[in-house]
Amino acid sequence: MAPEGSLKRKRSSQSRSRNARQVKRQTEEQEVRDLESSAAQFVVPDDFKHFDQLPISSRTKRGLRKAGFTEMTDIQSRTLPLSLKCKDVLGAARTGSGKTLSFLIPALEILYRKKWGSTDGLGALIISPTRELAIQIFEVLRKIGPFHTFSAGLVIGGKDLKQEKDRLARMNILVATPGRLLQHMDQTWGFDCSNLQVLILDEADRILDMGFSKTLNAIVENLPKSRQTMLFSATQTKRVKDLARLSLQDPEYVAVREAEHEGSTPKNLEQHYMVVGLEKKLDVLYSFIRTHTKCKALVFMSSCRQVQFTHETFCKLRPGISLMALHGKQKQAKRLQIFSEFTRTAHAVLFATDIAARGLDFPAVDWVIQLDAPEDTETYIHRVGRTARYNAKGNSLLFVLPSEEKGMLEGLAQKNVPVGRIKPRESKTQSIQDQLQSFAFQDPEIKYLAQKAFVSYIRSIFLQKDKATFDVTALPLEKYASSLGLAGAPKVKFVKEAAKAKKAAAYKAAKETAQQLDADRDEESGDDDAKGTAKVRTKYDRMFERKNQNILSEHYAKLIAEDKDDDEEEDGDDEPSDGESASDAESTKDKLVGGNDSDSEDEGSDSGDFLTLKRADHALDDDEGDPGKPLTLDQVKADATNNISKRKLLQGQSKKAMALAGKRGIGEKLVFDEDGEAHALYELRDEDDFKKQGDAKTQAEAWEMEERARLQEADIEDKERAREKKREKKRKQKEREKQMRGEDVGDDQDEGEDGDVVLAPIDTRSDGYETPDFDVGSESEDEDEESHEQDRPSASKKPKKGSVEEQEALAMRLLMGDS
Ligand SMILES: Nc1ncnc2c1ncn2[C@@H]1O[C@H](COP(=O)(O)OP(=O)(O)OP(=O)(O)O)[C@@H](O)[C@H]1O
Repeated sequence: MAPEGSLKRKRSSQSRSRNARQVKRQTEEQEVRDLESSAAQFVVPDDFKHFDQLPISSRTKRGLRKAGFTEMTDIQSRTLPLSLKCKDVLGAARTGSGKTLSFLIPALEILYRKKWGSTDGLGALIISPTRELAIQIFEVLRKIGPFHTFSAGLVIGGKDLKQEKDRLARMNILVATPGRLLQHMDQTWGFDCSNLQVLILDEADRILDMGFSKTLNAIVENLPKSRQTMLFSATQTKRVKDLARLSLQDPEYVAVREAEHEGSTPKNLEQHYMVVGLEKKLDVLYSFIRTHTKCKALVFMSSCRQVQFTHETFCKLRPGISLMALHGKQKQAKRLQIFSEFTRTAHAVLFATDIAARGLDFPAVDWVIQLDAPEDTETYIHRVGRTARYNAKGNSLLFVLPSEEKGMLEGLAQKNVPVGRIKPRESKTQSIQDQLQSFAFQDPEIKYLAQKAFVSYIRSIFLQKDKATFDVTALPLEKYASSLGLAGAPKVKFVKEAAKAKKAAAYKAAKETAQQLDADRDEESGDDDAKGTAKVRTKYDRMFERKNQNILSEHYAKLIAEDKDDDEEEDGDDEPSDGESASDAESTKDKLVGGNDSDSEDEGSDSGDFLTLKRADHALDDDEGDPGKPLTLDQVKADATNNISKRKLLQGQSKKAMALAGKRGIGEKLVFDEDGEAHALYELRDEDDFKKQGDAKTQAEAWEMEERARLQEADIEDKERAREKKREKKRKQKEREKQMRGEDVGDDQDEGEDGDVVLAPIDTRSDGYETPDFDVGSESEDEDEESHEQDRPSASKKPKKGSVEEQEALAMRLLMGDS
């Protein structure tokens, strides 16, 4: 039993701590009351720059201090006073400017002021486009919120769903990616969002870009309407504004860069670009890495396969710095491992897709290199934003192809992005093409990756929206394939399609211009009929133009010749005014064309030499309209001389050939009787004749006996031949061995059974590889072939002299006209 004194002391200490807790609670309640009014009436002071000046709880202030945050960034000082007043906010500020704290502080504060407890359910929801970004936000939340009592969780794809389900119902704050969040909303019993107070959408434009807009709509539908919403992004697109209109209520817009009249990229960032041919990109990148082994660099590429290929091959080349790869084809655990490794490492190069372009906060990145140009300026801004974060310095280097230079620079200039050109030093550029070729040759995996990298890069260019900047038809495919170590460019279907589409677009544009000119001219001349025709051309008009093209070509030639003559005359005129010559030319044309009855001809000639010249190509498909009639050889020849298509020519030729072949009976197997009469092979024999030769069963047995005897005979012959081959092989082997021992084989040859055999010298340089084209069957293959032959029925053998088969073969040769 405890002595009375100690019991008293214990009781008094318990009551002291109870009192202390009560005082604390009362103080906090008072703080909450004060905060509510102070936040609502908060007026931004003149020297407003410290977190301490904010109307926020002492718990949050302690957390911020502990994490090392004292002064606010611009976006923080401009949005926090608003969001703490419970206003909806649409915040835009350049990358690395501290947007994360701009939404985490109010999330904590709003719940604190509402005295949110463990039984109140989900109070704040933060949606991020990628898992990595979600993890990063969660880490910042952990840093600044340790003095709060809220429970917080991370809901991202790739983690254990069941584990998440169990904990979900207890969470007050969630950081989530859209897909997994909706999955829980649909499937997890007890996951209730009806009490939600704050919704935050970070990198809103990226969420939309990644095709999450439907998911996002579905999520928002599950949330209560009376809530505070904050939307943050480094770039403001129209779609973000649309989203803001739908999900924010009477929002405050805060765009830091617009107020400062700056670009969207960090102040401390030095931005460069280089014009590099596609086939040189890897060489230049490798040389860059070799000369920057004491820095931390992030290299962006357009596809997972390129990242894989470059990582694999560069690792083999050992450039003297640690290399890493981050892309969407990796498992979640691997992605996280790479993410934290690159965060920790001081010197490394990370090859990545745009998965790492937004929001990720790798510390102290010195260089951001964009090996493949970004799809638009927004992506450029996000990518370069991975360096020069907060107050740090950084550099960026953009590789552009000659065909991309103009479009890229224009886009950057529009967004006030200052970027200066630099040139790669030729003397320092090391070619790695030979090494890559040898990797691909030695390792089929590398070759496969190279092929995939090739195709995925081409596809990425093909899929770009900005077709003026990214022209897939302008890419040097063969050279690019060689630069990846491939022997030839893999076939890519859509390049052809793109080329066709480009041609068709050019044709259409030119045609429209021609029609417009035509219509304008008709309008000037007041020709109503012609006007109508220029606008509405029926299928029949077009058909008429086509069908008469060849007939009229002579006439067109004359027209053009006369036009030309006229032009020359005008040119030759001493002092013609421009107006005069033009009208003269037109009137001449009108007069000439007027001679034809057809309006379409009028259009054909008037729409200019362009259409006439192009006809040769574009008539092809149309002419398919009459496929039934084979062309005669004369027609084919005549058409060919009239600049007809190769395909049509071949079509005609093959039809002609078929007709000729039909006449000669090719394809029909014939047999000849004793009188030399030809019969179809499967001519039905007369039933009576058949019966005369005995009943069906006896005839079948006789036939079987005959066939068996033939097979046995053939079998003996085959076996003899195989033995002979074996003997021959052994003998050659012996001779080779002797030759290897340096003995004189000449004598042997003379002395041998087959004195006339000449041995081929053994090629010691051979690497055992033969290209398929020259893959001549080896002896053993012959032998194999031979031994298989033995198993086959004798019908597959060369017909014996005097047999029916030989006669058939002879007859066929005669029919074909072969000697
Ligand atoms: N007030 C501050 N004081 C000191 N450092 C800060 C402050 N605010 C943010 N930072 C630091 O600046 C870096 C960038 O912050 P943050 O990731 O929030 O930027 P961001 O605007 O969200 O960037 P992005 O648009 O790329 O996502 C982080 O390392 C963060 O710790």
